[in-house]
Amino acid sequence: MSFTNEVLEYVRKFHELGSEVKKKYYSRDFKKKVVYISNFDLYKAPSVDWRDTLYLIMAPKPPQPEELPQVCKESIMEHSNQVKELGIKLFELISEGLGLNKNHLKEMDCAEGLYVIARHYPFCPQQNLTLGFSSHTDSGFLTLLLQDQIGGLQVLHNNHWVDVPLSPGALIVNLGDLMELITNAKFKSVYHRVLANNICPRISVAFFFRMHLQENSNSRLYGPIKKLLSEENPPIYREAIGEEIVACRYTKGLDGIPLLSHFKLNACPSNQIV
Ligand SMILES: O=C(O)CCC(=O)C(=O)O
Ligand SMILES: [Fe+2]
Repeated sequence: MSFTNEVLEYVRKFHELGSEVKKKYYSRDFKKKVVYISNFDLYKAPSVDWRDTLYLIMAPKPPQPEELPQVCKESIMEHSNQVKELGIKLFELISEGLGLNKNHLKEMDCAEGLYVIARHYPFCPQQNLTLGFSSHTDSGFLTLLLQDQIGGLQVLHNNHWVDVPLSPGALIVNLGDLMELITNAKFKSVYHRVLANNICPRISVAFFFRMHLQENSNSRLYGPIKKLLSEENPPIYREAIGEEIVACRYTKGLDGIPLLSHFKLNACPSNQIV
């Protein structure tokens, strides 16, 4: 079986387990390395998105094998290492694309943390009343996304929602808010959402790269990379510690206000997004 099918398969198997087995992982403590939850912003969102999520923090320090769900224990470590290698290659290429040294982004700890976020969008009887995942940008630097054959992922392009075509085995590359911040908006994070559907459950797996913030918290400052700035290209965003940027998403939820508007210089966080 291919890498992508294998990952989708054990994620599906996990979500199809009975709640008696899954409830052992229920938690709203995101410092844990293995967490099973519905919506991270359940108590803040105006309506509940129609999905369940298994979060695994696989780097820099993965969970002990006995902490991992039985269905993925055997292979998740190897798959995470493969994805990490691919992520590092992409960070090297992006660094070079920005005219920087190949290791620049890696040395900023952009690939230090790898979060595997395994989603299940159950059959939704009234799919016109909610979404699988409301409109949002990813808060990290880079996301590699794997989806099954059901569809429903859309990106916002020129103010229109456009379906992301299905391409079996493909990993979709998504740039996040931290990437936009450090590149001073040379690379933009993209709004995307997932429709709910009343035909069939859907599975996706997001491999999320960002600095790691647990235990000995990373208090490094992140702001536009100095080498990318000039008189014609002054900083758009202020510097902030990694923790402040990521915490902003968790404390505010998906409130329709662009996350980066909280870090804009000379601006107030007012631009509402669909
Ligand atoms: O399920 C999907 O296709 C998208 C998931 C997503 O946007 C995310 O995990 O941030
Ligand atoms: Fe996303």
